[in-house]
Amino acid sequence: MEALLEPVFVFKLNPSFTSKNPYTVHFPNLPKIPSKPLVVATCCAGTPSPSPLLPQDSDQNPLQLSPDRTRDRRKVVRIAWEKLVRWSRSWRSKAKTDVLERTKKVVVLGGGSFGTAMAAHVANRKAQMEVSMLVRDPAVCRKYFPEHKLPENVTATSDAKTALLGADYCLHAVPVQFSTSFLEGIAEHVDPGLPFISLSKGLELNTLRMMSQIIPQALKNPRQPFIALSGPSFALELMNKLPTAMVVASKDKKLAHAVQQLLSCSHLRISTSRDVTGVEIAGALKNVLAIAAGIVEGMNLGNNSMAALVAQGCSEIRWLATKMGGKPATITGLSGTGDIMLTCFVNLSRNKRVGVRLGSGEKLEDILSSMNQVAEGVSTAGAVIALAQKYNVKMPVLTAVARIMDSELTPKKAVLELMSLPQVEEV
Ligand SMILES: NC(=O)c1ccc[n+]([C@@H]2O[C@H](COP(=O)([O-])OP(=O)(O)OC[C@H]3O[C@@H](n4cnc5c(N)ncnc54)[C@H](O)[C@@H]3O)[C@@H](O)[C@H]2O)c1
Ligand SMILES: O=P(O)(O)OC[C@H](O)CO
Repeated sequence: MEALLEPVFVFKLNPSFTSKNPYTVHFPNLPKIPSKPLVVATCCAGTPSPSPLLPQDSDQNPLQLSPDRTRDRRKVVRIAWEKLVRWSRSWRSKAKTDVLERTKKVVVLGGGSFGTAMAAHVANRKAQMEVSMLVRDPAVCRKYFPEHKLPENVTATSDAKTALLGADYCLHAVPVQFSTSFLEGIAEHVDPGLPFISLSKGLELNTLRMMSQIIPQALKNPRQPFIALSGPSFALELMNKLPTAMVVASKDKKLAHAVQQLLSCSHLRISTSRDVTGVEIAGALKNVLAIAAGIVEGMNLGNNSMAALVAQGCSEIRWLATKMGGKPATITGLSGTGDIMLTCFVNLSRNKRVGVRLGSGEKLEDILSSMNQVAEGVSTAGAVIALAQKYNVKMPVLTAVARIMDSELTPKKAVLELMSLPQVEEV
């Protein structure tokens, strides 16, 4: 903690420095030279090495604080930390447990990797809770994490009536493109008051709908309670109980808090939000951006390209989401920037892996036929461009991905076209 607060690069700007002084730094655009040391960066672990820009005698080196100043500085840090701990404890002392106590049964729709991981997660919250997975083949859900034993209170069935009967919450983890037909097939067994927590991230290809539209429409119940759960969360890491943070979004604040209580635990933090559109659009579009990031990696375009691409992608997602009524803060939060960083920079992402293989020259059809898991970005790419046109938003990077998915543009040509776009003011 302390090391994080040590200044690392300290430029001591002194009017008496001349060009003959080996430590002079010349900033022609600086309006006024400050007489005090200017700390320009303060983040690094470990012992800072002396800056080559500074005279090396310790009297002038502001990195070497006197014992008194070191003590004062440490005190400030300790007080700040203690304040945080007190605030956290008082918050925790007020935490409610009634939702978990009340919940007797959770149904999980879809027995893929995330459905299975979330079933295990919720089952671990309370041994007396029944967690019923509705799957096409009850043996299949055990294949995703062969090295993990599922909790005893998880069962799998292909009978919708049995799975849904008496459920207090429903976790929906069927891939977006199959959700409508799947839900229409089970609608008669769904209680109209059953809250649906959607884990699926994507847009329906031909209708451009989000899960918050797909679920009530397929169930023919516009009032079906809906919550979107999103954020950076690889199923495997959740299964391994590694610290994770996600967000639940619902128009119904009470419901969002109930789901927060149901799911959060010592290794899973759950924030709440009312911005369903922002959370859903960010979660869907980050999959398309992850394909682009994979292409950049597969083509060996380097780190500068990767950072520029992801920054541009973040802007494109923000432009569309805000036009649709989402909040910019959502896009910089867990479901936006958080999930974008995870899927664009980590090769566990299936969407990114599709991109890497495309960038290395493989054909999309060969990639998809070799995969046994879903990469939602492939279908969402087509939907998002139609949505961008509807809302009159320019999305060069995501449009390029859609063109590559349609086999109408090669990754190489896409890079050339993107690099030749007008260089405009940042917005
Ligand atoms: N895996 C993750 O780390 C992760 C994390 C967060 C969100 N998600 C989202 O969760 C959703 C599900 O992803 P996943 O990783 O579990 O996928 P997966 O590829 O591991 O499994 C998909 C599941 O859907 C089932 N399925 C396929 N077609 C179906 C149909 N027509 N009807 C019913 N079921 C069908 C498959 O049998 C399989 O059980 C996706 O939208 C994904 O974006 C995944
Ligand atoms: O493997 P991906 O690309 O589907 O990403 C999984 C999750 O959405 C990560 O949060």
